[in-house]
Amino acid sequence: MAGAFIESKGGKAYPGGLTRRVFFTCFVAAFGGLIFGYDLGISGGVTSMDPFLKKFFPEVYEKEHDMKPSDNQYCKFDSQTLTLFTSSLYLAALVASLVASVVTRAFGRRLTMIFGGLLFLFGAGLNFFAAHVWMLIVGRLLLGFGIGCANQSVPIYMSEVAPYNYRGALNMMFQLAITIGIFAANLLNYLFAQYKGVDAWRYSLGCAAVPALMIIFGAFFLPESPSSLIERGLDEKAKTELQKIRGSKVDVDDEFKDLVAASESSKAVKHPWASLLKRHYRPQLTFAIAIPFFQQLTGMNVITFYAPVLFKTIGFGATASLMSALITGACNAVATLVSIFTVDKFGRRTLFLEGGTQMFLCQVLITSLIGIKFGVDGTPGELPKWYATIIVVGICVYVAGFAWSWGPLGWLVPSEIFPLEVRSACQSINVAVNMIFTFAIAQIFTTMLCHMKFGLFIFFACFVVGMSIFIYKFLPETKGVPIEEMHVVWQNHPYWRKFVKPTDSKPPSDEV
Ligand SMILES: OC[C@H]1O[C@](O)(CO)[C@@H](O)[C@@H]1O
Repeated sequence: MAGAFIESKGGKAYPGGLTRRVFFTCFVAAFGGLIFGYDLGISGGVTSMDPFLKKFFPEVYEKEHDMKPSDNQYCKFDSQTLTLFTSSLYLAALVASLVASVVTRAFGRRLTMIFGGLLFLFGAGLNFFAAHVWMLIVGRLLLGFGIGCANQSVPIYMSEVAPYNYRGALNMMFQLAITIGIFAANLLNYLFAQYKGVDAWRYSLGCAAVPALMIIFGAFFLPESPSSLIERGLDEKAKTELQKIRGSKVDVDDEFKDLVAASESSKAVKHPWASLLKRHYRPQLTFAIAIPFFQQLTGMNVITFYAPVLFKTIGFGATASLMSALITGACNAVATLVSIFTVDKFGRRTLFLEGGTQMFLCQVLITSLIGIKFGVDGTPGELPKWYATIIVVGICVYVAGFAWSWGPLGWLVPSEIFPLEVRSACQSINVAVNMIFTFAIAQIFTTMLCHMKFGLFIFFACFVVGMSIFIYKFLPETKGVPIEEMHVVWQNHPYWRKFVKPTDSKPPSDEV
């Protein structure tokens, strides 16, 4: 595949294909996604473990166990302290993502990854030895800081290193790693709960050290991205790196010149945050906010965080709940693979729209099934096996719809539409908005479930309709367009052409 030469929509084409070096570079960088995924997946299972609840949240444990079948089951786990355990991490990641923008610009993407991995390692250690709630929460905060750094640096790093015609597939390895992390967490929760008795939660939380070590060691061997080297004035080194990444026989002069030009004009922008408010960057700013907002409002994290709690709520036993979470976790990872193989062929818009339709239909199905069985008062009676199976299958098909659309595209699209001069700032906004809504959903889910009951899924279904219309009307196709040429896409779009004029292909300097 090396040496592939594909004409882009923007009119430019750079030689250089999927070399082994590019593949392994992106593969290692994707480890950053593992640490995020592990954390996303671990807390739901841990908070459904009785010994953990008894030790740290005895009031939730008592409430769950004092419940009579005639009580409202939707409110079984309604506790703000318990959800704070899950959500605190995302609050820390939010703060870290803002700081990390400065760090990635000044010290490069690679060092930011290593730093993030170290924080994550300390967090995992503190959680493993936790004897008090504060140790749990401080550990979660450290994990959050680590995740903020990784999520800031990894997606842009991957988009910068990848040849533009494979950018979609390679960048999506980040989301694939997230889903593998979630699945590994689900699996370990299940196994530890079976074999480690009262200390199962300790092992589950402590194993976060493994993905942390993987990214720390992996990042030591990663080359810095050529864009980042040029950004820091290391042009010679950048050219050598670009040559190595694209393959020794490839003529990289054209691409290198464009990277230098992009970096030169980006230096005219001294205040990327303030510049973002300029009319010229309206499409980027809009998508930096809308994409992560909508990604979270699909409702996916209700499943990621609370699948075991949700399954327990609707009458599954403890082991069956962890097992069902494992099944949905596996669907998530496998379906993400589908997007990797299709995104550069069918394009981003097709995946977004198909995934949205699929999620919507499943949400209506799940709402109806839970509503029919539980009514509004949440008293289930017997849940026949076939009925439970249909619910799990419905949830799996919903998860698959997310996994080949909003999941990976939520990282890919922002990382490829931000021009260099505002890339770090835009990515910070993207990660920060993602974390705000990840936090919000983690924090209020159990209360929402208690009050909105089965209507919870309809709430998210309404957003899925809104976001699909938004994509249809406003997102141009970015498949096969080099990042440096992306301005052409906006200039040709019926709506965004009002904001981005052909003369705007160079960034406006701060003085303008
Ligand atoms: O795979 C599901 C996971 O993917 C994310 O949306 C990140 O892209 C997480 O918020 C979610 O837990």
